[in-house]
Amino acid sequence: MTANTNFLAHLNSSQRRSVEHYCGALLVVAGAGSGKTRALTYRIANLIRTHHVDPAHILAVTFTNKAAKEMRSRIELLFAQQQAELKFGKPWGALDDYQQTQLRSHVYKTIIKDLWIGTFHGLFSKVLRFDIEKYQDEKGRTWNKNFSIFDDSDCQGLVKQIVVKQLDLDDKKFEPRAVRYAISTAKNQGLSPDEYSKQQNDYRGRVISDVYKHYQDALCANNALDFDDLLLVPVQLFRQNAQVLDYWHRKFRHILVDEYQDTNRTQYDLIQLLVTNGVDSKTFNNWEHRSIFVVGDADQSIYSFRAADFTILMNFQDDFGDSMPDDRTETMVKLEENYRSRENILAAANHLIQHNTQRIDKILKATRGEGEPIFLYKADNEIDEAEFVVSQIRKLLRENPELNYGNFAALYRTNAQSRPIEDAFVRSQIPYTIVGGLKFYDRREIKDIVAYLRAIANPNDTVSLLRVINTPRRGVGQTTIDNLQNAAQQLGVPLWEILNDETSVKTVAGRSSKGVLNFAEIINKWRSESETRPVVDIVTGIVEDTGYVHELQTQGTDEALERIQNVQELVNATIQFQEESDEPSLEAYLASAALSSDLDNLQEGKEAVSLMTLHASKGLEFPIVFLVGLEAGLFPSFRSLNDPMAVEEERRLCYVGITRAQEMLYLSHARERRLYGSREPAIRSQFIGELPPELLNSNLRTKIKAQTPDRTSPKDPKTVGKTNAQTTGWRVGDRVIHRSFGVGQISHVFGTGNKQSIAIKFPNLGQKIVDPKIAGLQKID
Ligand SMILES: Nc1ncnc2c1ncn2[C@@H]1O[C@H](COP(=O)(O)OP(=O)(O)OP(=O)(O)O)[C@@H](O)[C@H]1O
Ligand SMILES: [Mg+2]
Repeated sequence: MTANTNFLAHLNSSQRRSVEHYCGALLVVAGAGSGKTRALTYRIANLIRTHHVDPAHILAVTFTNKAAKEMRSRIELLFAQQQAELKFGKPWGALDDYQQTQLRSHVYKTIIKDLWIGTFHGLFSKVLRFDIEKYQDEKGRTWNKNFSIFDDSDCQGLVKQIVVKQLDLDDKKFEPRAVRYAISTAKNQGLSPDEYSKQQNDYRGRVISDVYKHYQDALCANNALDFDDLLLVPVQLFRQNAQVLDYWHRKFRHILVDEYQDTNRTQYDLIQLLVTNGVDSKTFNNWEHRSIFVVGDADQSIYSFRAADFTILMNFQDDFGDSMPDDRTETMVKLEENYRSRENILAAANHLIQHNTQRIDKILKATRGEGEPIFLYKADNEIDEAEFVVSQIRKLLRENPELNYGNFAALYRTNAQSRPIEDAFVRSQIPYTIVGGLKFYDRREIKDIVAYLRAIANPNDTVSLLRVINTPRRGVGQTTIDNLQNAAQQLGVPLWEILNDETSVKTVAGRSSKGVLNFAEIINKWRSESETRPVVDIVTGIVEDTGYVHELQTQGTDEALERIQNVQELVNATIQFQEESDEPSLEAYLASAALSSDLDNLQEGKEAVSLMTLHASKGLEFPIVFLVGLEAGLFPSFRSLNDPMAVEEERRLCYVGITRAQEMLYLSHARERRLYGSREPAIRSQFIGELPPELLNSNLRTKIKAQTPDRTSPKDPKTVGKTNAQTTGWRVGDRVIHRSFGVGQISHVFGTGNKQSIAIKFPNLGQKIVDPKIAGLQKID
């Protein structure tokens, strides 16, 4: 049993306890970098090896697809290492490449491919592929298992079409994004269109409820679901159908959830239903060969805007604890050592988070020595800040040959902040990758080809058919399309039924029928080919048959060339999918494309600096981290400034950012920044003032750019940057932040007391008179 001992030797005693725990409910709470994710990963391996749990009985939820992939690969390696001794009588390191690959592929086939590891959306869309046909919505409508997943922009397009075409309304008044948001909120509150409509008593509300009705009708008619449905439909299905729930309850005997602090109600419901088979958690007591294991850190809860609720984590023991058998009373393990960050970095993080009132204090001790101080840089503007990042990366690479670009990350509060950094990187030829934004699959050409694939998999997906019926152009004009749609509507059949019937097409489309028939022929051809051919063949076939790339080639512009490269990259993506997927069907590819989330663009194997928002950085770690844009109104964000609870969430976000760093951390802020097109003076974030000054080194500027004198005036770091919520005693010359207009300077004070109003000069908006009581005005010390 030497292998067993080695295996657990990678863990401290608390981690080991949580890994060895078998049945029942267990919560692991601990600060950043304390090895929660590691414990969860090892626990999966231990369930299989020590308790002989069938991998097919395990469900593990991660926050991103990338994290899921890493977890799978880690478990694969653990087992392959163990088998090295058994099969070859040698340690893993002594095997050649071929033997290692052979072992890994054996482990993959016998263990890994049966594990269900993924995000909530990924896992439950897979559940729906099995069982959606047993689901009925409140109107008794059904879906079949080839359903399409509509992403955000598909849904917005649908809403726009309903607003403009079906309801003949102004989409400026009923902005599709806002209407879609309202619908999503209603859905997540469990309100059907009818129930929502009953709650509306003004015109806008009634219109939105009307759009909601049409929206649901359209989803159903397209045999499609939106992202919200991927979680809501399984909850409803489990509640509707005891047999279905019982099946999944029996299948998933061991459930593990990472980043539990960012779970929302619906996700909680899914977990709760699966664990207890629909019984109340407090009375559920059938824990034999069954467990629920969650890990999290309430200080890292940063997704409240997506309805994440860290009280779910706080309530875990209360939920499941009472029902535990007497001999298994331990329901919580705390981890108190941090294995990631140097002591200085950890001390800064611990200090910062103590400014939050809504938290439970916990211990987090460094294990890796003091390290460098945290560097603080005051930049002239965002360009200077980006150049600073570049110059530091170059300097560190020069001085430390063991480092490469992949060891660096720059984190920011908003996506837009990446642009100046990207510019600087491009100028300096620093390779970088952006982790964030549905980038690749959001590009027009990719969406077009994917629409073809979706139409091939599911011809009832009218949205996809309409996207490409005339792309590339084949002489099918809007009038023809309208006529075809009208015909389908009047007959009450999906558009595809009309397109697929030569006579109907000839009658309705007249002179354009040639183009329409050609389109239908391509869809039909690849629909039958798709039964036997891999996805990559379908993609190249479509590109060929439609002349898609040919049309781009004739355009000959740089933009067209870029699009061609993107299409080529899609071919690469399908090849990769083919190689990596255990179920390489067209439907599975489409699901993975739809789900490839913003957080999954980190390129592996290539040395590049990672750029990402703080939200996207959760769970990751990098030797050197730049946290840029630490300015009031940017971070903490402007919207949070008047709401102490929102500032606490921003502070948690800052805690997440700081704790990504292993060796070195750089903080920066600019004196001035171009935001939304205009230059604004900037004040440094209150978060900098909340860090112990003795941990900070702000002498960098003189070292790096000795020619530019630092114009900062020395102030007490504890008070600098703190906003003052007091609203009395306004004086001419005071600098203030206004809720909507940003930073300005008081130029005049009218009246006194309650009747006081104030004139403020804003750099780009000119002078405005405001009532300080309703302007959410804050003075900046
Ligand atoms: N017992 C241990 N001994 C040595 N290194 C460890 C141990 N446990 C974890 N680590 C390492 O510490 C780092 C942080 O671990 P991990 O990512 O699991 O922490 P976490 O608690 O999940 O962090 P976060 O809260 O940021 O998600 C990783 O590099 C991991 O390999
Ligand atoms: Mg983690």
